[in-house]
Amino acid sequence: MISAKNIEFSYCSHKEFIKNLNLEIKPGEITTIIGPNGSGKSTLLNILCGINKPKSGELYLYRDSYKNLKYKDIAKKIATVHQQNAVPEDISVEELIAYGRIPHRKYFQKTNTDDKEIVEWAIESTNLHKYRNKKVMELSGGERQRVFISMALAQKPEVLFLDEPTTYLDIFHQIEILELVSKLNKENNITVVMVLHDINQAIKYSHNIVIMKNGKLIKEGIPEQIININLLKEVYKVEGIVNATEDDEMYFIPTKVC
Ligand SMILES: Nc1ncnc2c1ncn2[C@@H]1O[C@H](COP(=O)(O)OP(=O)(O)OP(=O)(O)O)[C@@H](O)[C@H]1O
Repeated sequence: MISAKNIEFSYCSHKEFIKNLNLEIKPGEITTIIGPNGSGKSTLLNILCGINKPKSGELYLYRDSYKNLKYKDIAKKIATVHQQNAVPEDISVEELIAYGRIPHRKYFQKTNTDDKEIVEWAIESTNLHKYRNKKVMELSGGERQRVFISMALAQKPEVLFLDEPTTYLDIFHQIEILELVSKLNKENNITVVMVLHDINQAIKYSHNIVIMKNGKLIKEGIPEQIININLLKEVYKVEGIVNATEDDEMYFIPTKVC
């Protein structure tokens, strides 16, 4: 669905940060990018969603090269929720979610019935009814994160990009967001690409994991097949235990740095 071929990317002209990166995002799957701080997770996410422009290589959305797609065409298929999202001070939850419809509207076109129905669907899917008239600025971090996901859903995207959607949230709200992501993937067949720090959450909620280190894609594949002690030691410099629950769910307990 999204293919990255021989991607090179740098923030400054004299030094490549990402070199020769190849990756295939499969439709209908949840792909999670993990890796240490500064390894290039957000950089890669922003390349894949079209924000960071590669210096060379090709990116395709299905068969279309990103180079041939207008910003609006990409925004009809791809929605992104960033780590930090700016919000106008007085905007209500419902008004912000309705912004998600903008890529689907023609210049000066007013909101139509379809737009209204989709905004209702986005509100319902994220369980935000009781907050719809509240100001976004007055919500807690977890509620606000759901509003941003809801706005992204109002874009009716095929692919949802989420950069560290659980950061700053307590464990209840982290799991709440990840279960919402999982539900959207299962029930609405939305392909998800996200960045997470928690290895166990990445294992549990992903079909596919991409591991970054120093701007390199170190390993990619099904969590249970690629995650092991040696790999985690090499990538994070942390020792620990990898085990499985009675239901055969893999988990990692870190023990010490090495
Ligand atoms: N806009 C930018 N301009 C210049 N350098 C940047 C920019 N954004 C990121 N970098 C650098 O690129 C490298 C990778 O950053 P990136 O944010 O992709 O890492 P990350 O793995 O997402 O990190 P973290 O886990 O800390 O969020 C870092 O060295 C960072 O300083």
